[in-house]
Amino acid sequence: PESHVRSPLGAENGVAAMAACYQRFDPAAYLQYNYTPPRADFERKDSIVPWKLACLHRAFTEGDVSGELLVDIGSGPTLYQVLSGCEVFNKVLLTDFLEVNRQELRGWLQDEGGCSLDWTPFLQHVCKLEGRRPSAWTEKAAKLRQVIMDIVHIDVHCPQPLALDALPSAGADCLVSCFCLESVSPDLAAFTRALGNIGRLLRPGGHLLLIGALGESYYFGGPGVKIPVVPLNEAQVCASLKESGYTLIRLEVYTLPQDMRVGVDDVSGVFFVKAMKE
Ligand SMILES: Nc1ncnc2c1ncn2[C@@H]1O[C@@H](CSCCNC[C@@H]2Cc3ccc([N+](=O)[O-])cc3CN2)[C@@H](O)[C@H]1O
Repeated sequence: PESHVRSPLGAENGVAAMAACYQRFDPAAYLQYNYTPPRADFERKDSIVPWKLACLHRAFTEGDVSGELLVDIGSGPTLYQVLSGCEVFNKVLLTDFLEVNRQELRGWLQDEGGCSLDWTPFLQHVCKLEGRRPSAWTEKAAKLRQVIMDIVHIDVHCPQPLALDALPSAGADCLVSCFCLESVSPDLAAFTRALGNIGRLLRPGGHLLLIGALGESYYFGGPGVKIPVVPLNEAQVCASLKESGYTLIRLEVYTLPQDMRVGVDDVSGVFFVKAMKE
């Protein structure tokens, strides 16, 4: 019967269904779920956000990453992913699929109190990682506001995820993407295709810094907004990177302690990948 035949439209239907889910995404709730204690607790060595910030700080400062333009793929309503990169690149492009998230980021950029989360502790923590006094967070905030050149729409399922005029022809020198691809892809094939799509934004020899969830099958993007996620394991992540034209430099894995499992998703671990576009 037809039900066994995966029509070519199958992929589009999965992506369309995913886009429909995202219409109910609630940035303020999402920030509350994932970017407040215990998951963002700077006093705890085993909290998730300090681990992510340490991975990004090391990746941006160990000497092989450089250039002009850093693009953050699927920024969501968060800024932590570019707090180290803003010291290395003089142009940062933030991107997201939803206007509500782009609006949230603009609210921070315009510094008129229009954003749902206070990023000060995140800025202070990264200053500490950089050996600066925590009070230098105001300089880091100013630096970030200075280098962010735009906040634009992106769709990682499009072969051309950004508008043509969003990037110089040479492409980006570095991409960072956190918890996006696996949360917007209906299955592993779509995840791998999306990796290839964003890879076309990156110059050969450029770096990809990818953070994502392991073993996650759903998360709440707001009260009652259950969003499906393609559950990944390390081997699948490595195979997808290889298949979409990247050379793996480093993979690090964080396993969630019990008290980091707070009911907002069924994540079992987090991966950090540093890779290079062939
Ligand atoms: N087609 C598309 N192209 C690009 N972006 C798109 C598209 N569709 C939606 N988007 C955009 O991508 C989205 C990014 S937020 C996705 C949330 N990821 C899962 C969530 C996050 C999270 C955070 C922290 C921790 N932890 O352990 O600390 C665990 C987890 C696991 N749960 C959202 O901004 C949407 O607006």
